[in-house]
Amino acid sequence: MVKPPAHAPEKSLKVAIPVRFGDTDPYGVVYFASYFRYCHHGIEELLRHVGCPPHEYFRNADRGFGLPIVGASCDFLRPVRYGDELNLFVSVLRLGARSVTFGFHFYLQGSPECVGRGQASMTAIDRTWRSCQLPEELRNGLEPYLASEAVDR
Ligand SMILES: CC(C)(COP(=O)(O)OP(=O)(O)OC[C@H]1O[C@@H](n2cnc3c(N)ncnc32)[C@H](O)[C@@H]1OP(=O)(O)O)[C@@H](O)C(=O)NCCC(=O)NCCSC(=O)c1cc(O)c2ccccc2c1O
Repeated sequence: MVKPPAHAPEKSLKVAIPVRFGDTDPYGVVYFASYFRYCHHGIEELLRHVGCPPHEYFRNADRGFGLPIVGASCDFLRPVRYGDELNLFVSVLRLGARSVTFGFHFYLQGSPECVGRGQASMTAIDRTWRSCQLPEELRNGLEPYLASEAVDR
């Protein structure tokens, strides 16, 4: 964990996001859907960081569970442009019995001003697409990134 800017959660993972050609609208401003891609990239990086690499973890047929996104939102506070470099701070806002809600704060590199923020929730499902308990190793890995001490089991 690194020390985040003043109003980002204390317990977060910093992920560098270069704004690419193809992320923006015709005016060169980052398109809203791109932020959701960045958010999912942040989730993947956090999972990798806590020992659940998504390219293996999401495709583990033996374990038989999935983690679909069930809700997501973003606020876009300042325009960000092609060529900008963002720092994304990923945290855990809520760790439920069957779901986890991630928090996202975006900053331009070298600036303390938050340019965007959001959240997304993933629910654990079994092979029959019914919600089930979050896998223990995922819960244990994510707990240190929880913004508050509240954990539901
Ligand atoms: C997933 C569902 C089957 C859940 O339905 P259910 O009726 O069981 O939901 P409950 O109301 O009982 O809640 C269970 C659990 O989830 C939390 N929750 C539910 N809705 C929300 C919400 N909108 N926001 C936040 N949290 C929510 C609820 O609080 C409970 O948690 P607790 O911890 O409190 O117990 C059903 O919702 C469903 O089928 N939804 C459709 C999902 C979908 O199609 N999503 C589209 C995108 S899929 C996607 O993006 C995706 C991303 C990934 O990274 C994946 C990784 C790995 C596998 C798949 C992925 C994936 O598909």
